[in-house]
Amino acid sequence: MLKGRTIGFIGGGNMAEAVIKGLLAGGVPAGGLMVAEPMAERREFLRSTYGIGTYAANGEVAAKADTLIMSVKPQVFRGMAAELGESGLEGKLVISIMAGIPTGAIEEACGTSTRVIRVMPNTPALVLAGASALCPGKNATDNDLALAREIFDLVGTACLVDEKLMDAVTGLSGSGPAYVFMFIEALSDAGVKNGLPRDVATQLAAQTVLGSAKLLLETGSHAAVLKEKVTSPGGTTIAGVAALERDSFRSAVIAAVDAATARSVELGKK
Ligand SMILES: NC(=O)C1=CN([C@@H]2O[C@H](COP(=O)(O)OP(=O)(O)OC[C@H]3O[C@@H](n4cnc5c(N)ncnc54)[C@H](OP(=O)(O)O)[C@@H]3O)[C@@H](O)[C@H]2O)C=CC1
Ligand SMILES: O=C(O)[C@@H]1CCC=N1
Repeated sequence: MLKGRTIGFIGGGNMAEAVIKGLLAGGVPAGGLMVAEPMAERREFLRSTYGIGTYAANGEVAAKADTLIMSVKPQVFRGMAAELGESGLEGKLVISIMAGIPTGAIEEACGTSTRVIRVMPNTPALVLAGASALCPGKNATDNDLALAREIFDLVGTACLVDEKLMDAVTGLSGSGPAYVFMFIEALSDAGVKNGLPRDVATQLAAQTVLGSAKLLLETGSHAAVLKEKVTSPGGTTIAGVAALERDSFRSAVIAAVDAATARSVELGKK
C-alpha cells in the first residue's frame, strides 16, 4: 500500500526524524519521502543524512506529497494550518502525530472534509522498536487507516484505539521512553554508587530493561508473575522491592502517566 506514495513531513524535528529513519530502514525509498522544515541547518542535516527532499516552505511539500505527516508542535499547528490554507491541503491524507490535538480540531483547521488519522508514536521508532496507537477521523477511509498502520508497523508495532483513549496513550507510551530512560539512568547511577564502572553499569541497566520487556512480551506472562520468579524468599530482590514500595515507586509512575495524560488533554484545547 505504501508503494508509490509520497509522504511529506511538515516539521522535521526529533519525531519526524525517528519515523523517517524507520521508514528508510523498513525499505521505503528516499525518493518517496520529503520534509518541510524552517531551519536551514536542520534541512541540510536531513538531506545529507537521509537523502530525502527538504523544503523551507510547507506549501511545497503539501503540493508534492499525497500523504502529509503533521509533525510540528501542537502549539504551532493552528497557525501553520491557517498559513497553508484549506486549498493547499485539499485531497490530502493528513496523518497527525501531534500530542493532544483531536481529529475534529485538525479537520476544523485543515477543512471539514479532510481525511485525518491521529497517531501517537514514540522515539524508539528510530530503531524500528516504536509503540504507536492510531485512530481515524470521521472522513478517513479503511484504506487511509491501513496505510497509516503500515507506516507505523514498519517502525515498530501499531494498534488501533478509540480516540477518547489517545491522551492516555500519549501519557503512557508517547512520553514513556523518558520515564524509562530516567529509570535506566537511575539504575546506572546506583551501579556506579556500588562500585561498577559507568559503562558496565549502563550496559547492564539497559539490557535488563530490554530483556525484561522481551521476556514479558514473548511469554505473555503477567508482570507480577515474572517479578515473583526473580524474588527468592529472604533473598536480595525482596529487599530491593520493599525499598521501592517504601518510596512509592509504583505510585510515582502512575502519577507521572496521569500528569502527562492531563497535559495532553490541555494541549488539545484552544
Ligand atoms: N518527541 C517525542 O517523543 C514525540 C513527539 N510527538 C509529537 O511530535 C510532534 C513533534 O515533536 P518533536 O519532534 O519532539 O518536536 P521538535 O521541536 O523536535 O520538531 C518540530 C519541528 O517543527 C519545526 N517547525 C516549527 N514551526 C514550524 C512550521 N510553522 N512549519 C513547519 N515546521 C515547523 C521545528 O523547527 P524549529 O526547531 O526551527 O522551530 C522543528 O524542527 C509534536 O506535535 C509532538 O507532540 C509525538 C510522539 C512522541
Ligand atoms: O512531550 C511531548 O509533548 C511529546 C508528546 C509525547 C512525547 N513527547
